[in-house]
Order: sequence, then C-alpha cells, then structure tokens
Amino acid sequence: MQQTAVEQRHLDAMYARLDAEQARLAAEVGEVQRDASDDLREVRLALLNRRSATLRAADHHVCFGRIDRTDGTALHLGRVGLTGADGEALLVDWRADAARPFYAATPASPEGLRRRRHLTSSGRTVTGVSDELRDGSAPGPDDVVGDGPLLDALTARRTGRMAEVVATLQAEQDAVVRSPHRGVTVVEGGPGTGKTVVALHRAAYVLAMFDEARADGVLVLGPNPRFLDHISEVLPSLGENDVVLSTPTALLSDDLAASIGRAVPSATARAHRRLGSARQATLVADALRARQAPVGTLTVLIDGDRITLDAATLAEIRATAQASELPHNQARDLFRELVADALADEVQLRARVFLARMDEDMEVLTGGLDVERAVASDLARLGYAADEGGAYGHRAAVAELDPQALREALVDDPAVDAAVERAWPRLTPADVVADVVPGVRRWTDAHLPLLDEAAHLLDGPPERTFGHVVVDEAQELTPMQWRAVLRRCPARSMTIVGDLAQAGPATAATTWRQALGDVARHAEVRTLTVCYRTTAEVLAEAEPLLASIAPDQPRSRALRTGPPPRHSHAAGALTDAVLAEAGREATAGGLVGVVAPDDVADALASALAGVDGVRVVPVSQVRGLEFDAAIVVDPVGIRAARESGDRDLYVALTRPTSRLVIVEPQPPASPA
Ligand SMILES: Nc1ncnc2c1ncn2[C@@H]1O[C@H](COP(=O)(O)OP(=O)(O)OP(=O)(O)O)[C@@H](O)[C@H]1O
Repeated sequence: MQQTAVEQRHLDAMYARLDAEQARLAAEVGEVQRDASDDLREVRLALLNRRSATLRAADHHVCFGRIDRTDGTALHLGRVGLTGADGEALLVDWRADAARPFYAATPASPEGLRRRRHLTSSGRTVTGVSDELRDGSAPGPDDVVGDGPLLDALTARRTGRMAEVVATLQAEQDAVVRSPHRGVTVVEGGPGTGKTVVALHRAAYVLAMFDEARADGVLVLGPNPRFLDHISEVLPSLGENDVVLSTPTALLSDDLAASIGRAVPSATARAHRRLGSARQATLVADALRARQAPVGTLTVLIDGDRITLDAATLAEIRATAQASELPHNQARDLFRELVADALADEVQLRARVFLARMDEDMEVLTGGLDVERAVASDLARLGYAADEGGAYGHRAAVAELDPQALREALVDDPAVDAAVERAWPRLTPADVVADVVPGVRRWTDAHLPLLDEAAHLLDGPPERTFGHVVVDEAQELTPMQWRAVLRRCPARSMTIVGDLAQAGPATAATTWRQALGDVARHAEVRTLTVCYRTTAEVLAEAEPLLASIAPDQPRSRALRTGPPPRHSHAAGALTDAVLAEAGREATAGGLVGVVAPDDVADALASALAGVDGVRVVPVSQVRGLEFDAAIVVDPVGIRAARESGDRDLYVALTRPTSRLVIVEPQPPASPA
C-alpha cells in the first residue's frame, strides 16, 4: 500500500479523536457554566478552555513524524498527545520522553530506531512522507527515502515571522531543548545556529514538563518589539499561549509605572552602558544607606513633654533596623517600633524619677508620716482593698503606665511617625536614584534598572516573578538589567541564548562570566555549531569581520551553499542605488530586508514604501531578524556610526537565508 495512504489512515484516526475530544470539552464547558454552585467554576473553565486552545493550535499539521523501532513497534509524534478510545497512544506529544529518539537517534547511535519518518500535510490530508533509516539497513518497499525535510524548511521563503520547527529540530538543538537541567543554561553559537529556535522550543518544553514553570509562568525576553513580533507566532503554534513576551525595558517599565510613570526612550547607548554597569548597584545601595545615616537626636512631644532619644540610642536603633535586612520601607516599621520602645522606656524613666522626687518632697512635707499607711487605712475604711504588694498610692501610678499600652499608643502616635519620617523616611525608588544621578530631569529607559534596584531595596522582591525565564539576544543585557531579570526568576531556572560577537554598544562584557556574574558559575553552557540560516558564501563574506571581533570563537558550519554576495557601488544618490537593488531583489522573490545605518533608515523607508516584499530595518534593530535577501547599505557608515559598529555590520551581513547585496555609497569627489 502507498505509504501516504497508510499515513492518511492514521491521520484520519487522530483527527477523529481530536474532534471527539473538542466536542467532549465543549460539553463539559457547558456543564460547568450551568453549575452555579461550583466554587471552582472559574478555575475549571480556565483549564478546559486552555486544553481546547491547545488542541485548536495543534489542529494544523497535528502529526509531523513517526518512529519505527527495530522491535517492530511504532509511534506517531505531534504537537499534542492523543489517546485512542481503548487507551492506546494515537499520538505522542513531541516533548514526551518516548519522542526523544526521533530527534536524538543517528546512524552512529540509533537508539533502537529503524526508521525516522517525516510527514507533511495540508489541512487534514497527508501530502508527503520522507524517511531516514537509522539502523544502517537497506531501504525496503515501505521506506520513502528522499530529500531531507530540514532542507525544505531552510530553503522555504521567509514571511517575516519565525515558524516553529518541531518536526526538524536537530539533535544538538534537541539536547538543549529537553535538558533536565533546571538551573541556568547558556546557549551560545554564531548567527543562524538556531539559538532562538532552541530558546522558544525550550520554553514550550519546560512549560509542559516543569511544574514550577507551569505554575509561575514563563517569560521570554527579546531585544526590541520588532524582534518580539518576529518570534510571536512560534509558541502559540506549539499550543503555548500563556507566555509573557517582553523586552527588558518594557518589563521594568511596566513594573515601575505606578511609581515613576513612563520612562522616555531617549537614552543614548553610552548612557545605557554607564548606567548599566554593576557599579551602579553599589551606588544605589550606598545612596540608600546615606538616607539611613544617623542625624543626631530624635525629639517627640508627648503629652506636652519633650522626650528626646539621644544620638547613641538612635544609632543603636538604626543599626538594629539595618541588621534586620528587611527592605527599607518595611524596616521602617521595625524602626518605628524600636523608637516607640525607647520612648516608652524614657517616659517610664521620667515618671519614676518624678515619683521618686515626689516621695522625697512628701517626706519633707509630712515630716516622716507614713503616707501610704495613712492612705491605706482611709481607703480600707472606704471599702477598697490593697493590691498584692499592699500598695494603693502613687507607686501604683507608675504601674498604671502599662508599658505595653504605652508602647502601642506611641507606635500609633502621629507625632512619633513624623519624627521617624525625619530619621528613617518612607522612600520611593525615584528618591534614592535621584541621589545617584543628581540633576536628572526625566527618567529614561537607561535609569530603569537603577530604579528597579532601588525598588528592590525599598520594598522587596518584585510582585511579578516567573518559574522560567528565557533571554534571547542575551548579549544585549547590561549587568544592571541582568540583576533586574534575576530578581524575577527566584528559582534561577533560565535559558539564556546569545552571541557575544553580535553585542550592541551597551555591552562591555566579552565573556558570559562577565555578563552574568555569579549566575554563570552554576550555568550549563552549550555551543551550537551548525548555521541553519545562511549559506557558506555569506559566512565567508562575514569571516574577516568575525576574525577581528572574536578571533577565538569557534566557527559555525553552514549547511547550504548559494550565490556569492554582490557588491554594488552607487553611481549617484545612495537612495537611488538602494531602490534599484531592492527592486531587483524583490523581483527575484522572497522577503527582502534593507539594513541601513540608523540615520538614513527613515528616508530609505519612505523611498521604498511602494516596493512590495521589502522591509527597511535600522541596523540597531536587526539583531535576531532574517530575510531571504539582505541588502546592507553603506557598510562603512554602519561601522563608523557607533562603538559597536563592527559588530553591527557583522550582524547585518549574516541576516540573509540566501542572497546578500552590499551597497556602497559613491565616494566623495576627491579635491581637484
Ligand atoms: N532545526 C531547524 N529546522 C528548521 N529550521 C531551523 C532549524 N534550526 C534553525 N532553523 C532556522 O534557521 C534560522 C536561524 O535560526 P535562529 O534565528 O534561531 O538562529 P539564531 O542562532 O538565533 O540567530 P541569530 O544569532 O542571528 O539571532 C531560522 O529561520 C530558523 O527557523
């Protein structure tokens, strides 16, 4: 029987099951909605709707592969798991352990597999079958050995949005995706080695397999909104919709909005680098300490009396509050309680001194008459009993100053609070950071990590934290941003992917150890070595730059070859030359990216607005993106524009999947 027909039968069974499961879920949703007595109605509905959304996402190309083991058993793999009516596995979720050999088995290490099969489909119809034999056996009549599906995926036209690659994930990528390591994993590799692919599939994997990630959510950070748009479809198409996609700046901006409003995005790269250095954390901490420094004595008016705590007492209280290591604004409560205690002691001391003086005065006045006994006999005559100590008189008045009640009254006393406010004020992040960057008029995005640092010292950990955090283009983060990100991942379960050779101007680090600080010490570092995006010719064009940027970096191996890069020299205006090249590449087909120095990108975008299939991207925003053809405009200008110019150009040159055009402006006329 034709293998497509065999697979169609399996596929029909899967879709029948998928439809039945959706119908069952719909019925259950209806029942839960009708049951008003169910306290957990909302939770149940959320779970049912989530499962239903996952199945809906999997409806497209539900099954993409199959493995046949040497023992004659077989499994189909897909984006979700499905069980038949009799409990048999119709489809295994790609993340399940049983699916691992599909990705990991090689002819050298077949892992019990005879054959790996890729299935392609359109709608609910099988359109192609492609087999790879894993055990060295010769193809039989049921094996369909042809071109690899990987090559099809790599040569497919780009749409501007990355697609999931669950069917063609390669062994070295899969090893990272399904790593059981729950700590920090750093994945490095040259441009196009699939770091983003790995990061996103890893997010889907941990969501399914790690309870804490499911419970507390997954955060995916990328460098800018353009990049987030580029990757936005991958996780939903893997059935994962509960992932927060953000940039480090947007994340902090959202979390700090209530305290500082919106930061303006006007910071320069130099400001980012300066304010992003780890030293700023010390400066913020020092600024806060300075606000807590002793300011002499503390005086409160209590019942008309001025009660003063001396400098030594106040310093001791401050030291105790600091030693508590509570966030400043919480430690303020402790500070106020300690002040109230000290004031209460002072009040009682004064009362005792006052009474002792009164005793002495009475002694003088009464000439030695035992006042207490006299008063006691008077009271006894009036029907009052003496207390246990036999006292009725003014000594009882001291006892009446119930220390606990007095203390409580002082803790709540607005006068005490006002005095505390002078010694240990309630502070906002802006109060503290204003001391670090005096004279600042507006908060920019470069200040956000400092404000976040201050918020942490003032009020404790952020409210929003995640079970797992994925950081893409991780080389872009400054040490201060890393600190902010780490605060949001208390479990330290992270996947960090990047390439230091592609670092932008805010990055000063040349090793992950420098970039990540202590976190790197326990990290598992993996290196991806195969370039899936671009051709050997394009990598060769970028090689001299890489040699000067990172001479020791292991070189990636391109899987494909293609046309040699073209150099085009503008004979007149640069815009005209770019327009001509863009028109030509657009005609050749696919998505064309024009990567230009930031200062000419807007003008080029207007000039090219009418050309279909062409996007103009300022070079500072091109990290992580890709095009079928890349037109890199004015490489000398890109290199000269900012400190990271060489690395910017390296990023620009490595964006195409096949065609690279470099447009040089006309050289300035030489003086006659
Ligand atoms: N296993 C795979 N199957 C199909 N396509 C793949 C695979 N791995 C990577 N690709 C494709 O290769 C291209 C480059 O991948 P990706 O963007 O993840 O690389 P990267 O290492 O993050 O690159 P950069 O450093 O430039 O950001 C993408 O189009 C991606 O879909």
